[in-house]
Amino acid sequence: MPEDLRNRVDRQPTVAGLSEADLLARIFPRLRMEDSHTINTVLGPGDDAAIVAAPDGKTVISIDTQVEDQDFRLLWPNGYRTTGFDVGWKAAAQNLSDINAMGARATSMVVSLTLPVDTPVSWVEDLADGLTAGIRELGATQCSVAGGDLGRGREISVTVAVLGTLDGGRPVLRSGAQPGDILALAGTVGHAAAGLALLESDVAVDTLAPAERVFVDLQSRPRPPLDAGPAARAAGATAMLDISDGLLRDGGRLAAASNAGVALDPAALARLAGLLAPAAELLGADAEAWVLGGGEDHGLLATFPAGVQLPPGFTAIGSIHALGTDEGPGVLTARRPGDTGGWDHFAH
Ligand SMILES: Nc1ncnc2c1ncn2[C@@H]1O[C@H](COP(=O)(O)OP(=O)(O)OP(=O)(O)O)[C@@H](O)[C@H]1O
Ligand SMILES: Cc1ncc(C[n+]2csc(CCOP(=O)(O)O)c2C)c(N)n1
Ligand SMILES: [Mg+2]
Repeated sequence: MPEDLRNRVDRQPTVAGLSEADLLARIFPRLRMEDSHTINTVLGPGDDAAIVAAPDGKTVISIDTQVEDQDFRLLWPNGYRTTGFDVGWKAAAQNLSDINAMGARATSMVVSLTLPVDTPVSWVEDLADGLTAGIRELGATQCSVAGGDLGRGREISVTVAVLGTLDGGRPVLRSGAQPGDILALAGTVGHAAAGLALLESDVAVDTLAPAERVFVDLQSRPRPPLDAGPAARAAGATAMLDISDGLLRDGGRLAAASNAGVALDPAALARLAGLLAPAAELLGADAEAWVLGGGEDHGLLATFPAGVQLPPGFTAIGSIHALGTDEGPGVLTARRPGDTGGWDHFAH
């Protein structure tokens, strides 16, 4: 990465020469949250380890990493510059989403930053702001950052681990879908993929209309529906996961874990694809391929017994069926465009 890309505006001060303590002193104040958010944090940043309450004696835990040029670009082909705020927000969102997908609520996070020496200090401060803004604005009302780690490396890498609680309830696993269940979606699908396609295009970001720009914003700062996970659990969801790698790929995971068939409703797919029309028309792209193959929106895919009233935010997009004699677990869709396999870090 050329130096002037990272240290982009007027040779801002970089992390080079700062001691770890100096940098932490810039970050800590930005991680502070209101009391309601720190209710589960017994001991926050500053010691060798943090201490977090496990209200019901069990801890839900997950971890996710973003790496420069794999998960974001500092400068995209369309001219958009990814801010520290974006990366911090996305780190919060993708981790909170995995807790949501279990039907749980987040209690705390730890964050590990690997930074090249030419990273501006302001970019790192911005990241801390994005992380806390994501937690707050996405509605993780009892979650705060309890600690982390700093290190130096060739490219930016941000890892967040998140802890959560089921409040004494049962988790919603991928494996519980039953024949006859309704398949339902909360949140969006394909919007982040449309945003990625716009970012990777040569259509200058400054020329995008608001109806197109929203997709770039959603790729940069996803908005997982955090109320929907616990609501699905309370409504009796039989299986659930978040869509991070694409509806076909993640739907296939639910099907495999449940040893069942998933059938997607063509009318629902057409409706979801219709929402992507502004970006699809601009790029001459296949909106349904984004719906089937696009990850990173972090919507929830859940199954409910037929007859259950779907909780707020969920709409039916298909159903679960028992496997036929020659049928393996998987996703049936009327149309399967060529490139909708979804995201795989190593196959791409
Ligand atoms: N390096 C690893 N060591 C042990 N377990 C892993 C490792 N990587 C992934 N897993 C486990 O494999 C499962 C699938 O991981 P994956 O990261 O694909 O989760 P996901 O929720 O499907 O996707 P996302 O990364 O978007 O959260 C998870 O249960 C995860 O804990
Ligand atoms: C530069 C760049 N290239 C490609 C992508 C797309 N992308 C990266 S990770 C992922 C799935 C979720 O990952 P994980 O399972 O690790 O959460 C997707 C769809 C991107 N965001 N930036
Ligand atoms: Mg997940």
